Amino acid sequence: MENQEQQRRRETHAPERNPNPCPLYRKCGGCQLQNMSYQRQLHWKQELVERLLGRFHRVNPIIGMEHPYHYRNKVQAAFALDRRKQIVSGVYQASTHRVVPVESCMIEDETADRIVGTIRKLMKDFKMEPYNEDTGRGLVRHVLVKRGFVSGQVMVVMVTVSPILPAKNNFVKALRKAHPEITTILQNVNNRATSMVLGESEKVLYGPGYIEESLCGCVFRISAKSFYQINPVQTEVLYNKAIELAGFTGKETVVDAYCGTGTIGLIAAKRGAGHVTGVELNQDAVRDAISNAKRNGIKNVYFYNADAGEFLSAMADEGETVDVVLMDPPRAGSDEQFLTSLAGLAPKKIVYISCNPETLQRDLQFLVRAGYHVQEIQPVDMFPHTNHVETVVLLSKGEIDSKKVRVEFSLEDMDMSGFQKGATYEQIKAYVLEHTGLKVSSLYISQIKRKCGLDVGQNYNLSKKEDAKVPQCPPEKEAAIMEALKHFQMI
Ligand SMILES: C[S@@+](CC[C@H](N)C(=O)[O-])C[C@H]1O[C@@H](n2cnc3c(N)ncnc32)[C@H](O)[C@@H]1O
Repeated sequence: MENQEQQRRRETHAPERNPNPCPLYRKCGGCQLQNMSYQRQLHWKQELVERLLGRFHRVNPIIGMEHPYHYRNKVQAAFALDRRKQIVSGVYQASTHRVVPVESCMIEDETADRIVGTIRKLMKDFKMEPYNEDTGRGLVRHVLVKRGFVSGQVMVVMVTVSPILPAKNNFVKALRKAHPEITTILQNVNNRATSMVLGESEKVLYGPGYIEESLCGCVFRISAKSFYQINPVQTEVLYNKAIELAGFTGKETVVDAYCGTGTIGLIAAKRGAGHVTGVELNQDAVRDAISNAKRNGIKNVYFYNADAGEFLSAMADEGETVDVVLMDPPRAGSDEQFLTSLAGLAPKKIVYISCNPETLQRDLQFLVRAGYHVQEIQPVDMFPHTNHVETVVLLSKGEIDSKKVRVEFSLEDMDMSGFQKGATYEQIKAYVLEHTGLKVSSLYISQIKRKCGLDVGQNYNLSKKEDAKVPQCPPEKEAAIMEALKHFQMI
């Protein structure tokens, strides 16, 4: 087998240029590395991860794709009228409202691209105009297509600015006739001035309103709004690696933080984790996660709709113990409350999956200072031709005991600029204790911060039973916390 040095040598001598780059590469801006050969791209990503994370541990050779094309299972098309008043569909040119017309894309699913092409023609037949953000005229903002690569199921979402879709039954009929592979069609209404594709309200026009897909031996429900990894082939590679790193023996209590539709947690629950608790902010994704658990007959798992930081903080306050934390935060990485509580909970292992090595570097620095050792770093190329790279990292607890970490762990010499402004939860607790003798929990602090309009995330809901109440901060503690917030000039 090729070792790291041999791979490095091969990639260093790999052809620099892609002989057949996408003709839209410069205009579209989606595939920043299209001008490089694929081997060269992998080398570029390896170097990036080594530069950012190499000081924590040796970085394993990146796992690339055998066929790095048409891997995107989700396609979002924007619509506009060109100079000849013809409907075009494609992507927005970076930082503009100009749509770059795309007939077929080298990384998008080909079936999805064909469906978008058909919709473009049907829009003309059904007199549906593309929405123009500058004039406020028109109807169709976007079309979103999701396809299950294994199941073959296809979802189409028509995103419109108004709830009225003319001749919708005939439109749905015509679309299904052209593409019998479509299993569900929805209309999503987005009438806000926003760069977000989907709006709040949603109507099912055909089928169940979701698709199902198989991954690592489990079946997952995917709804229009919930997050699902966009490269199913590499997702299997990534998750298999994450489960291998966690090294479950059948007894571990596990938290799957930022769990989305529950994918990693459910696979873990099926592959040797003793009990899994998933936590996720997006309500739709949690709903999907719960039905995914039922669909797969997995019983050793609970899902909660909550901010992951607040949830972990409350777990730490309640003295709960956790053996392994699997975490997969968004690009911004984790936040200070989450990491502080994670250090306090002191799981034996942390498996951190990240799509942004820069925020990963910041968060690893935090965890290393809290007494964790980085044991393995594995980059996986989930997004060929783009400058994004996914990385999975195993951290384990060193010799330092968790109580000591809680007392000695100082944030003062760290660059905290990536985290929230103002005092940390620990600083607020210490201030309140010193000035009033009262002990306050992170939960109470977050309640008062929210009352004062400070940023703490949303959707706090830690109850294990549906009707259980979240404890509310008593007035004397509220006054003490307010005093601390004033002292730290946060209000
Ligand atoms: C990179 S995705 C990972 C999802 C899931 N692990 C998967 O692979 O499908 C990040 C997820 O974190 C969720 N999220 C973002 N901020 C959060 C927060 N403060 N607390 C909990 N979940 C959050 C997002 O809704 C999204 O589902």
